[in-house]
Amino acid sequence: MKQKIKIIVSGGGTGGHIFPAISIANALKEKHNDCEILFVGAEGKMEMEKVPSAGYKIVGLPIRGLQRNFSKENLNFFSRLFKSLRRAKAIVKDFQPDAVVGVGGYASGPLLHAAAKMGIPTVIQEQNSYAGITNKLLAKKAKKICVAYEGMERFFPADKILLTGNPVRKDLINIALKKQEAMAHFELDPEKKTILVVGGSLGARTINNSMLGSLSAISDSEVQVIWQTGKFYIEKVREELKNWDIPGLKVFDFLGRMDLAYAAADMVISRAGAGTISELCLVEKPCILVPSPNVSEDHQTKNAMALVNKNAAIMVKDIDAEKELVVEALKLINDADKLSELSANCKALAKPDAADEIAEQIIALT
Ligand SMILES: CC(=O)N[C@H]1[C@@H](OP(=O)(O)OP(=O)(O)OC[C@H]2O[C@@H](n3ccc(=O)[nH]c3=O)[C@H](O)[C@@H]2O)O[C@H](CO)[C@@H](O)[C@@H]1O
Repeated sequence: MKQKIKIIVSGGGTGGHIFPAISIANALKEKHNDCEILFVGAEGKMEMEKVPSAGYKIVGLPIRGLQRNFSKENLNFFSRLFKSLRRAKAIVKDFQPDAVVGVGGYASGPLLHAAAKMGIPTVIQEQNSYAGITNKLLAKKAKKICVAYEGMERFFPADKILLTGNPVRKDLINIALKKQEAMAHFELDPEKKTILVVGGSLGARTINNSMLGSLSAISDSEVQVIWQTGKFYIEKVREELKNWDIPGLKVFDFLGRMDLAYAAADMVISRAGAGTISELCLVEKPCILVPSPNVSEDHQTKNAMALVNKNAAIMVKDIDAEKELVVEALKLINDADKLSELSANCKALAKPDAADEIAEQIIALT
């Protein structure tokens, strides 16, 4: 192991890629006194704001994804890709990293491709139970592939795979101790039951519509709700709520303190993003998962099924959510036996040391 090491962490696009990346960077810093880290993200994406606020330097590539439907943006896709490949090569040459980590999202592709071509060891962290095409291509040259689900040899060479779990933020450990602080933070009544509703880092239209369609049931119940709408939907939700007076319903576009949101909750309604699922297991919260149908290869259903098959979560399909979601949630929150059964089963799937294990693998390559 060298005395001073330099690592590039690349990827982003959504919280599901950014937060694991930050956890890996924090673990690298903890494990190696003299570790310089540079993030590489996609211009205009969430990482360009979240990474600096976590205290790390980031540079952006002009890369964008291909839109599934015909879109004018697709015309620029290849020119942006070539520019990004050139810039990735220049960044690697300039920074001279000892290893490069890709967490998925647009910037990982060009960066890992450039690094591998220059003989620098690369590591992939795949959060989902179903690998996308970019990671499958990058896997050929990667030294290690850190995964969160069993059975990933369907996508990657078996000898490179390590089942580490997804990196989760350290502040989610021991959240039971934060219950009182959480109730005060969200101005909630500690005597009442609380449901946390999250739609992934960007919010989820179906979950929001299901909530809006069930306001009278929520209002009639004794239940309190912390509801994260996502920034695209917050205005519409606030507008609709003007006609209602539900004091126990707290609405946010984004939750900066997920530790407190989980600590406050007796159960969670959520999309089935891989990072959220790993967190739910760690914080042992019973949940109803509504997988997004708008993601590649329907991977959120596969993420959700990994829990459902172990009786560690309930799933409501996106198409059924407006009719069934809140009904199911209000049933579950009053079923103490089912809540503790789900909680125990998801706890068994938690992998709290993922970030440390991944950091050790990266350091070992330097
Ligand atoms: C629409 C989409 O492409 N979703 C993908 C994206 O999900 P998405 O970005 O929603 O990611 P995840 O569910 O994996 O993680 C969300 C992260 O954001 C945090 N959070 C969320 C809401 C909030 O208000 N505050 C907050 O801090 C959560 O605590 C979690 O750490 O990446 C995941 C991981 O590759 C994939 O499995 C998802 O399919």
